[in-house]
Amino acid sequence: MAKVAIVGAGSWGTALAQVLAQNDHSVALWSRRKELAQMINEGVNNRYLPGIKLHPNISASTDLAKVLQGAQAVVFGVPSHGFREILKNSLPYMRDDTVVINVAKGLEESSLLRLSDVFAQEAGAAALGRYAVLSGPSHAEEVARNIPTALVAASQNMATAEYVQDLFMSQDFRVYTNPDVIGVELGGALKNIIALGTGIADGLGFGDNTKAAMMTRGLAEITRLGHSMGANLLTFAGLAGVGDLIVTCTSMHSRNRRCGIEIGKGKSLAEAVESVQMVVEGVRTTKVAYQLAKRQGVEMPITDQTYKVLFENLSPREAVLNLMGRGKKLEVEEIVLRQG
Ligand SMILES: NC(=O)C1=CN([C@@H]2O[C@H](COP(=O)(O)OP(=O)(O)OC[C@H]3O[C@@H](n4cnc5c(N)ncnc54)[C@H](OP(=O)(O)O)[C@@H]3O)[C@@H](O)[C@H]2O)C=CC1
Ligand SMILES: O=C(CO)COP(=O)(O)O
Repeated sequence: MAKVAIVGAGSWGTALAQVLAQNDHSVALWSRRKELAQMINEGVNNRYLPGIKLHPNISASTDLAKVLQGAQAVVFGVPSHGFREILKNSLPYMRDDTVVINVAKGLEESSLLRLSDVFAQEAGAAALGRYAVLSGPSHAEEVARNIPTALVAASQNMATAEYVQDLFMSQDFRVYTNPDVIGVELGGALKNIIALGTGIADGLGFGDNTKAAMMTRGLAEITRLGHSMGANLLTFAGLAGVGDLIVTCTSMHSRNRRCGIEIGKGKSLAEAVESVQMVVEGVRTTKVAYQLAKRQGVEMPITDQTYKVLFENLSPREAVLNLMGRGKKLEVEEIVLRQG
């Protein structure tokens, strides 16, 4: 039995607390709001996971030092935009050998960095050996109901990835390992852009053909950017790549997809985000990926059009026309052709 701290008591932090508690670990959750911590201590998180009775091994507090004290592993479950600050605030209370598990799916907007790079800047590059990212197709609402789910834990240190695998693995929660941190981080972050895009197409009233086309060509551009940044191509054929793309683009649990649907139906970005009531990571990630694509010199047409709809008032219908009207292409990716 390990003592695990989870920083962030939203949907995902709370669902992962359930998984760990059911594995007999003692779990301390940090919430920035007193009323949420109190509700969790009463056995429910009705704000983020209504209807789920929380395991008695879970406690919550707004006192970060108290939550982190003696933790062998710390899970960061706050949205990407809050990661650097909460990490900085947490590091003084963490031991030098604490395993750090990030579950946020995003990139840092100001620096365009992956979150493991943010971690290395704040904790030192040597600490990356005890850092892992846990990602894959996993809606909190289903994990909290013990619906069978498979994920991937990636770390540059396989012993750390295997530690995370052992910590979380249960009959309902299967964890694979992967040394490709870059690919797993990018797969988890970039699929949210494609989910926004497929949501917009759904909101416009298009059909399954459109969705399949967006997902397939979306995966092509995710892979293209990932390859240019050093990821293993095969990671995008795995749980953090196509797996998460499928679940996010097809499920009504997805906040990114739901936000896209509202935009496709005519809401403004602000109105659509407001209607979701939870974090919509893909909005910021679209901005970051738009800039990364330019920096890396790779084509990301779906990201490009999604960016223009979100931030430049392009109408969703015109965006579709732009995508459909692009020049003729060979399907097989040039990255594969170049490699022979
Ligand atoms: N939900 C899911 O199914 C999954 C989510 N993820 C990822 O996990 C991360 C967290 O998402 P999720 O739990 O769903 O989000 P939610 O919107 O459900 O909850 C977000 C939580 O983070 C807190 N929070 C928001 N901003 C900050 C900040 N700047 N500093 C500290 N705390 C903050 C919120 O606090 P408050 O309540 O006070 O606003 C809330 O407790 C995201 O990156 C998401 O992509 C990954 C896999 C599955
Ligand atoms: O990452 C997720 C499922 O794997 C959750 O996606 P949303 O943030 O779109 O709800």
